[in-house]
Amino acid sequence: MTVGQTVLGAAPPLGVPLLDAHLVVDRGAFRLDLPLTIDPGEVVALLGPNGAGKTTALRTLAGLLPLSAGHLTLAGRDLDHPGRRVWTPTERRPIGVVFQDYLLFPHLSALDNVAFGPRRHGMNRHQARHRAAEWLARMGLTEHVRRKPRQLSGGQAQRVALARALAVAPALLLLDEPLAALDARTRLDTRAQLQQHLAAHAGATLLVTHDPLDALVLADRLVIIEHGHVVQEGSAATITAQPRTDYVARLVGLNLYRGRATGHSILLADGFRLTTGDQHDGEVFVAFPPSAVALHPGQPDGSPRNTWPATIAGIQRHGDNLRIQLTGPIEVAADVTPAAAAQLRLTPGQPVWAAVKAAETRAYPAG
Ligand SMILES: Nc1ncnc2c1ncn2[C@@H]1O[C@H](COP(=O)(O)OP(=O)(O)OP(=O)(O)O)[C@@H](O)[C@H]1O
Repeated sequence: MTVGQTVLGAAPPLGVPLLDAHLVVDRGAFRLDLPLTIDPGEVVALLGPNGAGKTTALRTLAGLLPLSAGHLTLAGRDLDHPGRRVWTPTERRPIGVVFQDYLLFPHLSALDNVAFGPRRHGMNRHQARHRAAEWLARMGLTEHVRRKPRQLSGGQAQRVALARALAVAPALLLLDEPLAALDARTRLDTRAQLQQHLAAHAGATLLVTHDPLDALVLADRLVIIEHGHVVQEGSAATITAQPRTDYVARLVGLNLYRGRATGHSILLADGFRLTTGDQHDGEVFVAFPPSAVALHPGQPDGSPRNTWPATIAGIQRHGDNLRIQLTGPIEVAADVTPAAAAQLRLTPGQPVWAAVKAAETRAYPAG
């Protein structure tokens, strides 16, 4: 086997997902119930708030936690299937894992860290070290093969961990917050390199992350879970355009409301009315970015606008702008430039008027 070749075992026929799983785990009051399929070469990002069940899903796939029900089939092989009393231990699963803190062996060199996986999968020492050297070269780490983990930078250690996971030519690569331990600058470079390595990986990849940017840059498809269940799934473009829960709206940085549409007018649950550019009838979501919200000292006039009196509840830095949290008939986030904030003398507790043009809002069916 050469570098880049993947152990797909009995690869599934064309059109059949490489990973075909229904992960069901009961942990006290919490239940994970996650159908999950991933095609060969596909990168899926699993996102969700704290406690949503991401780590639980990852642990079932890695063989660190058994399923309570459901099944886990990889490359046509049942790895965990309680109904059939099938369970495959971690070391016999064709899976590579990059943990958040990498979990490199501190006493082993980079080369031996990477050779560890192939050795465990039955390669002799010489072959395994040869394979490890090839992977480290691919990662641009040839000069560092003899270094111990503590002699590596964060970005280098991350690449050693990735080389170790990929060196076993896994049918499924699991990445647990792979960039979280890096500083912002290193994260940018490492994310770009990771993207290339994932594009070259013929197996399936599951990326567990809190970071929407990692998901948008690295993944072909996003699966978002809350309370152990899928709340939204699809391409980054679909999800960023049409969030369906408050968590997803915050993730993609939009204000989101639910209401009943009659033509261009939407009546929200608390009696507030928004006018939108889109026409619908029935239950809808309506979304707009914080940058679409303008703040004024008094009631603004002018064409198709939604305006309402609001109170400043909080002010935070947000990139080059300030993000203003407003309370009032609806809770809303508004982005303003520091110059505009100074001109308006914005301070917490201050009353202002908020305005959003109908054309800058998007409405879509909630069904
Ligand atoms: N060992 C355990 N025993 C019982 N319940 C657990 C155990 N570990 C986690 N849980 C519960 O399972 C649920 C899901 O936890 P999990 O760690 O999978 O979430 P997560 O999405 O990874 O969260 P985070 O982003 O905070 O890591 C939580 O409600 C948690 O309290």
